[in-house]
Amino acid sequence: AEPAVKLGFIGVGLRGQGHLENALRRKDVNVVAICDIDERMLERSASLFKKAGKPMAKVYKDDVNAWKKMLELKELDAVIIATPWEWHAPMIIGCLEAGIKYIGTEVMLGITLQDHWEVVKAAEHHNAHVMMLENVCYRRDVMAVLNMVRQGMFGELIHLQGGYQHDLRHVKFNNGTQPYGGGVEFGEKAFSEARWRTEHSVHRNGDLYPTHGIGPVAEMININYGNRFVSLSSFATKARGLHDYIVKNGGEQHPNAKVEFKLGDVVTTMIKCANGETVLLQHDTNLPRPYSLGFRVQGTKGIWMDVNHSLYIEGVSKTNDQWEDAKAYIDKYDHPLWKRWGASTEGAGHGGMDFFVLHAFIESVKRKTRTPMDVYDAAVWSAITPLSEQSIALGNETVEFPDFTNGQWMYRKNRFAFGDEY
Ligand SMILES: NC(=O)c1ccc[n+]([C@@H]2O[C@H](COP(=O)([O-])OP(=O)(O)OC[C@H]3O[C@@H](n4cnc5c(N)ncnc54)[C@H](O)[C@@H]3O)[C@@H](O)[C@H]2O)c1
Repeated sequence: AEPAVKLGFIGVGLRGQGHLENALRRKDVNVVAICDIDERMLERSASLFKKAGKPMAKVYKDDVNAWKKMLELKELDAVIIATPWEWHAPMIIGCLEAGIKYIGTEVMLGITLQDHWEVVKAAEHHNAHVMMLENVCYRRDVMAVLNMVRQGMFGELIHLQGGYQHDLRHVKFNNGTQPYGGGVEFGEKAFSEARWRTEHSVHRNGDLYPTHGIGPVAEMININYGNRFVSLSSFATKARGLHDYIVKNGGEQHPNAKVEFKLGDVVTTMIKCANGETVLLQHDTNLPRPYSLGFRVQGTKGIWMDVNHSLYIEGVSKTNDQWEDAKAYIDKYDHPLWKRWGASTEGAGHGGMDFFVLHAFIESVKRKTRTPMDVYDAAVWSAITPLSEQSIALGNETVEFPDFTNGQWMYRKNRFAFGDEY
């Protein structure tokens, strides 16, 4: 049998534990080291090792730099990073400098444009692979639509939409003991994401979380593979939702009722692509609303939207001018990856897509090959955040996208989800 991949984790909060649980299920992975600075998260992680019947990993926890000690371990084949956004770039670069050849990072490669450039340059310099663990690219309906796109069902693609439309008020605030709601604290008095993510809503105004929306869309129009994002402009509404939530749940007198949030409740971004498509992205996390990533894929022959689970394809849909339930198509064009591995996704988070994103990472490590999504994909998807902040700060000015591939986008070939292996 092939030797198991020796994996380390930096950050085993709620998301890291999700990946940890999936990694512990795999026979081809040994989790040898974990690092976190929150005892509660480390305890929860230890119980996952017990539950899986796997030997406990070595723990690094002394301070915010304990991960550097972990990287001194000579045996690590790969590292997964699931820490707050602001830590990703320094941790990725630290891993690269320590000689780690495969780094899987949770979403958002960095904060500033400079972060993104530095990570790209470091990955090139060390000839190593940085994959952003963008799981929505593996959503079953999204992959079926990708399959349809590649078979030309929608004709030539013209316009796409996506976004992050998710009421996060109970994620941005809690009572310090549970992850979701129960209080209006954030920062040091809070637990999990409310400890850090909310600060970004205080200080920043832009599309703070573009990758779940843009990743799947970028694969469909081959961004970095014969196509690229050329320019962007963003618009933000006023900010009311978070303040409203604090007053409603904590009262006017609660100290957090004085906090001024900079993040507009709905941020809308338009992107223009080199091959002539437009992409509309929305970030909408502060208001009451049901979850929806709001995908729309539209071409010269037809259109799919996820919010009404419907499509229309000229000459194929039976009734002119009328939406047709997409279900039969989603089933018929089920992606080969889902056909082969669907049963293995049992118990993996987010409807099974978390299985695939880890699977793709681990299989690439085992084969010592490129990851299906690479550092250029991670950089250009994440760079939407600083670019949208810039555009909004400049009064919605159109700003240019940097070309992280340095012209190679014209020649590179998409490697995402061809075939049924990983
Ligand atoms: N792809 C998805 O579906 C998805 C879902 C949830 C979260 N995420 C992403 O995962 C990442 C983590 O989010 P989360 O929900 O797990 O947040 P979390 O707050 O639950 O976990 C973050 C963990 O990082 C630890 N940490 C902070 N600084 C550290 C340091 N210097 N060294 C070691 N550990 C440190 C914290 O103690 C905490 O346990 C974020 O990038 C988030 O956007 C992605």
